Amino acid sequence: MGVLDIHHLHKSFGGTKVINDFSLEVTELTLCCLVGPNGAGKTTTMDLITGRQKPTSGQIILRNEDITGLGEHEIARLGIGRKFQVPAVFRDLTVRQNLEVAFSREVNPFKNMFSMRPSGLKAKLDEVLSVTGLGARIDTEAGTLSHGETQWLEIGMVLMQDPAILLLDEPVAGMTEAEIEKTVGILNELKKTNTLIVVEHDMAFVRSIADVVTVMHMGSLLAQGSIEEMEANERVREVYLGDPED
Ligand SMILES: Nc1ncnc2c1ncn2[C@@H]1O[C@H](COP(=O)(O)OP(=O)(O)OP(=O)(O)O)[C@@H](O)[C@H]1O
Repeated sequence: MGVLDIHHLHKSFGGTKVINDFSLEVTELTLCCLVGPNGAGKTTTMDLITGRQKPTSGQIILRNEDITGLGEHEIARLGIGRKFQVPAVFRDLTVRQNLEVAFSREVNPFKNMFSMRPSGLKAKLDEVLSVTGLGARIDTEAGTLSHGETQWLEIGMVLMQDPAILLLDEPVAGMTEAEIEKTVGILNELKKTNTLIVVEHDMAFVRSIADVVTVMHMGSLLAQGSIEEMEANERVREVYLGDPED
């Protein structure tokens, strides 16, 4: 049994089947990259896992607990953390304040800032600053961070909540080569102690971080395995990778 087990998931919008009998098991301390052509159903799958959308049928199990159909906040509370592509940091707060706000999961950030510091905060803050490399930026207002730093802060904010599994939507979109390289380092460090699902189009990036690559096509699982296995798979090359030169 994995940290996350998806069984025979289906999702239709109106009469259109968008997710069609999709199953996936994500085992502890692995980084699973979810790839596939545009419209394959990757974002919808992430939305179903996080409760943003409700499945038409099927089951989603998080560490033995059936979370199918629960609300988004409840699922987040149970340990599914998600970083979206569009940053959602508090621009007027510093890096430290953003991380502190995320730690207590309180909806009102200002209530957190002036409340008693929960125990464990300092240790968690140090750990997250170390893995995201944001230590030198701790007192910087989030609104003045670079694009890459903002993305790392957001990953840090999700990590402050100690998720059982961390979901990342296209984490390197819009990043410079140097920022991508740093993100590769961050994720390779993170996967030693975390379980992750990453939706990504950049195959060079996928190659440098993935333990398992899951390929979706038309709402279904097309193939799953190592990056080498996926690159050698005829069907995957046909529907997604195209020329080996791509
Ligand atoms: N709310 C919705 N109502 C109707 N159709 C939708 C809705 N959300 C997604 N779809 C359709 O579901 C299909 C899968 O979309 P989804 O965004 O999950 O794909 P994706 O694999 O994430 O694609 P991309 O790589 O382009 O982000 C698409 O055909 C899309 O048009």
